[in-house]
Amino acid sequence: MATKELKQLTREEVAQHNKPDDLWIVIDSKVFDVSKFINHHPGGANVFLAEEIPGQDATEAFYGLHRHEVLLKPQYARLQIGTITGEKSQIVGNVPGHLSEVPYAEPTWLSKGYHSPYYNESHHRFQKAIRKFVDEEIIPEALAREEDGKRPSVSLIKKMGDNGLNAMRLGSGKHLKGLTLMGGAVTPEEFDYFHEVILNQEASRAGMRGFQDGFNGGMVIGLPPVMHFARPELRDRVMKEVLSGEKYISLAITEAFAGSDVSGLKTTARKTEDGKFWIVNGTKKWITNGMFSDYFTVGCNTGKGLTAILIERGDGVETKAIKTSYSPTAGTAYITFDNVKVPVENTLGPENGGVFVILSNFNHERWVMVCASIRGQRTIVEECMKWVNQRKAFGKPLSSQAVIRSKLAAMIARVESMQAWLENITYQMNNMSYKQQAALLAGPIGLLKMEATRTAQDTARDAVQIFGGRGITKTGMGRMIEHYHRTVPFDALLGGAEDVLGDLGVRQAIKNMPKGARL
Ligand code: HEM
Repeated sequence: MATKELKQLTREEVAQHNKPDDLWIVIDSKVFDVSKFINHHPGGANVFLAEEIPGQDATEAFYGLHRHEVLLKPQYARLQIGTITGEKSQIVGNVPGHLSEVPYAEPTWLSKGYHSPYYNESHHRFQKAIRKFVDEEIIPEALAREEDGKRPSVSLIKKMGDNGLNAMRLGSGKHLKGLTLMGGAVTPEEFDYFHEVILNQEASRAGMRGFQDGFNGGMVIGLPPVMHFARPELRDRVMKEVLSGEKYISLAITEAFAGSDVSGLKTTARKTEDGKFWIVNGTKKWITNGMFSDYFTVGCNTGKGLTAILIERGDGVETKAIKTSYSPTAGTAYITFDNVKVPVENTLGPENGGVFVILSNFNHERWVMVCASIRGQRTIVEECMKWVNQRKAFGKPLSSQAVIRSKLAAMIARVESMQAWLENITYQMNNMSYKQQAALLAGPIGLLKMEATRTAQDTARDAVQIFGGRGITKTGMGRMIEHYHRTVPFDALLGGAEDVLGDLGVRQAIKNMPKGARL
């Protein structure tokens, strides 16, 4: 279809079209003919007939009530018939790949004029490439899937596989060798934990929490035990299938019987008489991606302890959807294992030594969640900064109210302190062996996650107060705030509940108290 030619019009010309059946308005120097639209307008026809609207500039009225994205939708964009001669649009939406200029909408290292000791050229290169990919490929899909609840498209996961993105989500290491990462934006040798911070934070910018878990969240936690503990033949096959996007995996530990207490699991695995197979019986609950996973990394009670076993979907494995407060796109499942026969070669790590296999990945998993959670807070800060700037109340922008500014001050202080702590811990990870990380960082990461998710909830509450009724409305102006407020508790539960993690941090600190320490 040919693009419609836009007319050059003067404000005087627009003013002539001020009748219900011939009604033009100006929004940000663009002229819209809404004569036929007013009877279909979701906000009603009569708002267009108020004295100050027909034939006049409705920019302020429009942005007080709508998100900019409304005008980008094809069904509304086609209402534009022209532009005002000699004027330029002032309002810019998000340009794919670009940084936001709203203060505090980006971490300091990406803000104009600021510096950081942690990020080098390769981080900047990588960030640019990944932001473009996220804006163009991930965000449109995230919005659609969060809404329709379907699983993330296989084509997106494969595209991620082609760019090495699935592999990079497991961190640096041998699994990156030989891959071209984001078209060469970073080499496998350069890739470090700060690249991973970037990946995790950029990928969560869509702010769609169900989708965020849906698009291979299960892999991030379910594949590392296979990568580190499976026999080489099994490891190589499963890694190849999952990283390419051909197959899906999830981590199945939690049960209705036991959550943070992994030693209380009731799913059993018993060996057949010939010792060649495990027979697995039991249930698992809240398993992310479980609905569409081909593989499950399962924590089983094997009599003398816990054993991690890789189970393939097949006879005796059934998955049922659990309705949670976010979208079914996450594939959250209740799983039953009914006399499932699994070759003993699928054992991950030592028999009865599964606690170590499972715990060994917890630090990384929690740190990944912290990266995303902090970025989620930042998106909310940006939403609030824009809203208080464009919304007028009592004849003045909301930002002129001291009580609103005080909420923003708290929000900004929270997100900036969380990002600074995250970067400090990431720097430690970059300079520690895996063993040192396990010994020195489990406590600090637990405390960081506790605080990140606690501050996230404070920010969600403040944002709802700033947005008012819109903060509890699923569509329109406050859609991001409503979604955030509804889904923010996920971060505070998955990967270890807030209080359990805080306690872990303190217990580790107490354990390390010098014997002679006294007041
Ligand atoms: C080309 C111009 C316009 C388009 C395409 C448009 C479109 C929409 C849409 C899609 C909604 C549903 C809510 C949302 O998705 O944000 C909406 C709601 C609304 N619109 Fe418009 N609109 C336009 C102009 C205006 C103007 C000029 C006014 C006021 C003078 C107005 C007043 C409202 C009101 C009061 C609502 C309900 C808001 C709410 O429920 O919070 N609209 N409009």
